[in-house]
Amino acid sequence: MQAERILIVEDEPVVALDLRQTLEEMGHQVEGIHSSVPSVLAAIEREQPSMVLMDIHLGGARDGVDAAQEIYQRWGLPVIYLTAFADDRTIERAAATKPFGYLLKPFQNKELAAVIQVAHTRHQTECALAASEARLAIAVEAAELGIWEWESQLDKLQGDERFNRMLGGALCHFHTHLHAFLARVHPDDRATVEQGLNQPGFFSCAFRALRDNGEQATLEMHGQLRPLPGGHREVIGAIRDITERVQMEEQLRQASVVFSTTAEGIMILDEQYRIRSVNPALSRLTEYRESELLGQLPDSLLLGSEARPPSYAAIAASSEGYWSGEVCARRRHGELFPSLQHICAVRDASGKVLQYVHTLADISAMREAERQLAHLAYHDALTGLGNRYLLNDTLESEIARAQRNERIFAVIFLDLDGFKSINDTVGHHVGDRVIQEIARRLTLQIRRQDTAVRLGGDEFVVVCPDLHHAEESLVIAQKLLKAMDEPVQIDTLRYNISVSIGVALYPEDGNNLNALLSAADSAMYEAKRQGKGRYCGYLPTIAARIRERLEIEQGLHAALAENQFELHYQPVVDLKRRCLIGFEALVRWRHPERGMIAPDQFIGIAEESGFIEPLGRWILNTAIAQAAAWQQAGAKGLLMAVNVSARQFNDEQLVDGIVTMLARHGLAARQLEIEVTESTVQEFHRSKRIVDTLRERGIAVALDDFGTGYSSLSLLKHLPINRVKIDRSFVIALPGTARDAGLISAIMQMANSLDLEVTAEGIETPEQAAFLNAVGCPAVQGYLFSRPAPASHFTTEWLCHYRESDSFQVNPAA
Ligand SMILES: Nc1nc2c(ncn2[C@@H]2O[C@@H]3COP(=O)(O)O[C@H]4[C@@H](O)[C@H](n5cnc6c(=O)[nH]c(N)nc65)O[C@@H]4COP(=O)(O)O[C@H]3[C@H]2O)c(=O)[nH]1
Repeated sequence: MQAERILIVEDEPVVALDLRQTLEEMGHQVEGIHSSVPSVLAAIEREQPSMVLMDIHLGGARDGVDAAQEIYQRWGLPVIYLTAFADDRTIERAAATKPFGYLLKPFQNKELAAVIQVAHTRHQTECALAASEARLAIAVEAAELGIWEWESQLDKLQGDERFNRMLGGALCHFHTHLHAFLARVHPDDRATVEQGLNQPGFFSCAFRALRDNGEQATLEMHGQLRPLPGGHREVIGAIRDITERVQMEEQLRQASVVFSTTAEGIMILDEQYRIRSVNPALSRLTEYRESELLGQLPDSLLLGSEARPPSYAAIAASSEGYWSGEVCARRRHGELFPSLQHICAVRDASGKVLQYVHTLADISAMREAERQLAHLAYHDALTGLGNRYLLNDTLESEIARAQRNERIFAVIFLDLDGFKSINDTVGHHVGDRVIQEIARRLTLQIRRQDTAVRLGGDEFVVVCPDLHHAEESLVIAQKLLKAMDEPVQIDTLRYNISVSIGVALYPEDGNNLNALLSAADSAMYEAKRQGKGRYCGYLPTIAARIRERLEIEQGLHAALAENQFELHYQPVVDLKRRCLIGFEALVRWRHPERGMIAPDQFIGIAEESGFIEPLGRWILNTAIAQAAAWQQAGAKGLLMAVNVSARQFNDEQLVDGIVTMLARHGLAARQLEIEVTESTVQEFHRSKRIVDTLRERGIAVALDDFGTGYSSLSLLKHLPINRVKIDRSFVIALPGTARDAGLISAIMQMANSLDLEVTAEGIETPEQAAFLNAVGCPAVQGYLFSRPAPASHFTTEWLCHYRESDSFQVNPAA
């Protein structure tokens, strides 16, 4: 028998002591004897007995039943009544306190021992049950389970509060009949639920049910059927609301389908920016296998060197936490492609970045489609040339560019002659092929920077930017005309096609789009009017100028071969001594039809076309030969100044060529002076090397047109030249204002201090000569003394006279 620690509540001391003795003899321990309710309650708190033996009749306001009630409620201790009362009222009150025993006095010790034994066992059972219930309650609570039971005999379905809540009811226990409950179950799931409720043993199923508010819930039901006597059944079970879980599972399933089937590449990166997961599309797009991507940094593998997204860290630190934009991506073998990328930082509840989701869509097809659309919008479908829109855009941008760079450009309008008759006689399909062939020929003729468009029908326009001079436009027009000479072969037939071409120039013929087009159009009509198959410029004067230039360029070779060039010589005079000191050689072209052509009209063209090289050699040779002839005729020591242009000057052969000529004709190097202009010697280092070589060979170098350029002074600093020739524009004004005079004086002073020779050009009046003499200018040339004239003009007598005389005052050629 288990020894109890017992508290005795008895107001009869003798009875109490007797009881104590009995209990102790039974082996129990008596913790105390109390005779009032407050005293026993205090003792329980203090002594913590395992059992109380309670008399009902106690002194005081409250009796033993009251005390037992409180003891059971507060501590759950087993209370055994020992009483002499057995009336119904007392027993009823005592029973309400769920006593562990009720012994009527007087009782046998054996009865007492049995009651104590039973009370002990019951108390143990109750304690174990309470603990088990507590554990179950915690499990039910943690699993958020609702509890329900159904009993078949009464058809009573009953659930707890949570069960009720799952179906959307108020906070009360759920009582209903099975059919009412099943009515809420989704028809498709009803059979499953019914089968569970009827099958013996444990069952579990999920089903959809309607809540009170009309929403659909998904519930998971577990239960166990217990057979009851009489063929009845009872099912007890638990139920859980899995609506959210099912929805999340559904979302996850969807996300997983999206992840694995979307065309967009997706990679998940860890916080160290290493790839942790990729979808099949990413492998497809980048041509990397999944295994090659996992663990890598996307930067090095998947991105081009340009147009990169911000760093992952920067995106995570940004207020949005994500970034999207167009980025150049790279495939496995290095191919770059445009991609739309989206990068998003994924954070935990505390805001810490856990992962990055980086998506990548290949938009090359889209860009290609855009490009094709743009091409279609700006190109002619039949020929592949540009269309009117492209022409407008091109003209607008070329006008802006030409304005900025002060350049000229041409708009060339072409219209096929008699095309309509081809269309009418052999049909449009042939016409179309003719147009295509014309377009092909156009494309072959134009330069890379030119734009050819078809305006529609048989009209074409070519825009030629960056022309150096207007003449180039006619060269192009002529080329285009020539390209159409060859008949167009379509199947077995050949068609002779000619075009009429109109040329307009920016800015001369128009400074806006419409003006230029209409000028080119008018010029084309003029070409038609003049007989078709030809080109016309818009402004007759410009056209004439252009044509003249072309004629000059084309006539230069014949001119040299046919001895049409000649040199004229202008005397250079010592102003103080009034005697001849030399000549400047000036070239002329005696044209068989146009008469005498001044050098200004052909030297520039010869320079641009490269013809200056043979012409320049001829000039140098002729001038040196002439100087040598005069020397031999008796006019000793005359200086021969010869102009040399830029291309000539930069020719590596120049110096050696001159030296050879001097030797051939027997002229001393000191008698030759090479005249260069500022523009000729722009490349300081190269020019200095050439000037140095000339000087080493004893040949003098003069800087012509001094003072007209921007860098005259810096040229003097860098180049070891001998002489400056003051430009005519300074002399014209003399003696003029104090400012004009001051300028010449300053040049003289500067020349003196740099030990430079000076020649002033273009002296036409005695006043100019007097002024220059007064400021100490040593040498002059100009109409006052002599116009340039052929060598024959300067006879031996003339030379000898003026070489020595001090009377060079008249203008012999005037
Ligand atoms: N109004 C006026 N003009 C005067 C007077 N005195 C001389 N002139 C003109 O001024 C020009 C002087 O030549 P430049 O400054 O070297 O300027 C030359 C030179 O730059 C170039 N040039 C002439 N001959 C040659 C040549 O053989 N080779 C090269 N490369 N250029 C040449 O052509 C330019 C023009 O030559 P030209 O027409 O011969 O014109 C010559 C000459 O006829 C005057 O008192 N009044």
